Amino acid sequence: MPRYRPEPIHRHDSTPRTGVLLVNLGTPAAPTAAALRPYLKQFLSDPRVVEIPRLVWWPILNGIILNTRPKASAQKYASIWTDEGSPLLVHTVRQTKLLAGYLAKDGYDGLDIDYAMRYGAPAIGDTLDAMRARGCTRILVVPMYPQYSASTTATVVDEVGRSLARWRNQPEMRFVRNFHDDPGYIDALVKSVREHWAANGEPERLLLSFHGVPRRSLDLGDPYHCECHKTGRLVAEGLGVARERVLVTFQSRFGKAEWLKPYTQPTLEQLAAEGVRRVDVMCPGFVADCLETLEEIALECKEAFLEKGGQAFHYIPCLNERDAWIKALAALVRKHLGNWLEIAAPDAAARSAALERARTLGAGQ
Ligand SMILES: C=CC1=C(C)c2cc3[nH]c(cc4nc(cc5[nH]c(cc1n2)c(C)c5CCC(=O)O)C(CCC(=O)O)=C4C)c(C)c3C=C
Ligand SMILES: [Fe+2]
Ligand SMILES: [Fe+2]
Repeated sequence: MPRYRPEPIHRHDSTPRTGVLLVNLGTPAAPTAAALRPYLKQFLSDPRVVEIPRLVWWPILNGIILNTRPKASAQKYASIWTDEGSPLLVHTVRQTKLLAGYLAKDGYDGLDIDYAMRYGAPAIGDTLDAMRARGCTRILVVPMYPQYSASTTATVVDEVGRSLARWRNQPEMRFVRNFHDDPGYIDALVKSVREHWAANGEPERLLLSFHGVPRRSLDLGDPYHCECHKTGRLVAEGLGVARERVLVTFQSRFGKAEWLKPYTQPTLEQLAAEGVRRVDVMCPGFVADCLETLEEIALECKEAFLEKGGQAFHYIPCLNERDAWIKALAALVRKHLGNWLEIAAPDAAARSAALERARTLGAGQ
């Protein structure tokens, strides 16, 4: 029997309020071993992330990994930490504010836009509670992962479900599943590369490096691999460059099992050994720069490429606060809100304009 949280407000005349919840992965509270330990424990205890039987995984996690990795990871985090905090959190907060500003400018100032993290803080359950207290009765959840994967997107949906299991009066829910081929997202990526090339010239190869997952998840039906490749193809087509100049690779392997191939760092080393002088690397699977892009790619992989004889390595930042991306995110949110926009718009004129925009949004897709 679930124990329900008490309902905060007794209302007879409540107007339904529509909320949008952006969810990203999460990050430690500080770049220290003490802060890394609970973060990694929560993250690596998630059976959606590590699909090894608990009886086998538990002693490895608690006996080995949580005694060694917090210190090693903390050092890496320290190299990318900013005055404002962890880049992933800083970008997520800014994206939320910019999105709210964009939607308000468009007439949707009645929407309640917030963010949460799957691991660490602010927790999904706490943020949903706060949205409930503000009167949200309809919530669209946007996992900030363009490519669907069980280890990221599905675990957000699971956690939302676990949180709502404690509610008596549940909201109406919608979820964005993926946006790997969304024209606005692809266009923002293409624009970012074009801008970089206009300022710095073009490389011999462009690597699109995505976070890896165990190879086994592909064999078991996870669409992640195919969605990464579709994003890669659409970016290459958008750039109008020969297909062989754009490579899709996978980074951040964890443990000894085989992960999706080709692996990013060995590919860079091989390219250097073959005489490729300049590569550019972009990480389209991350919408915000984080440890995996700023440390692993822009520092570690750069060093590896240059050590093997490469001459120039350019890291093209994530979409972060880029205008084209926030615009695309606003369009994506409006598309998924669909008929909910009717009650999100503040007055009758704005409401009919909102509905008209909602009708024409998905046109041609
Ligand atoms: C153990 C298995 C892991 C899987 C599977 C996995 C999938 C996965 N992760 C991201 C996005 C991010 N991961 C980040 C950090 C990170 N990832 C793992 C492990 C797995 N990820 C660990 C242990 C860590 C923590 C750092 C470390 O100790 O190495 C981050 C960065 C967070 C930050 O604070 O900056 C992101 C983002 C995706 C998209 C994905 C599958 C598609
Ligand atoms: Fe990860
Ligand atoms: Fe595939």
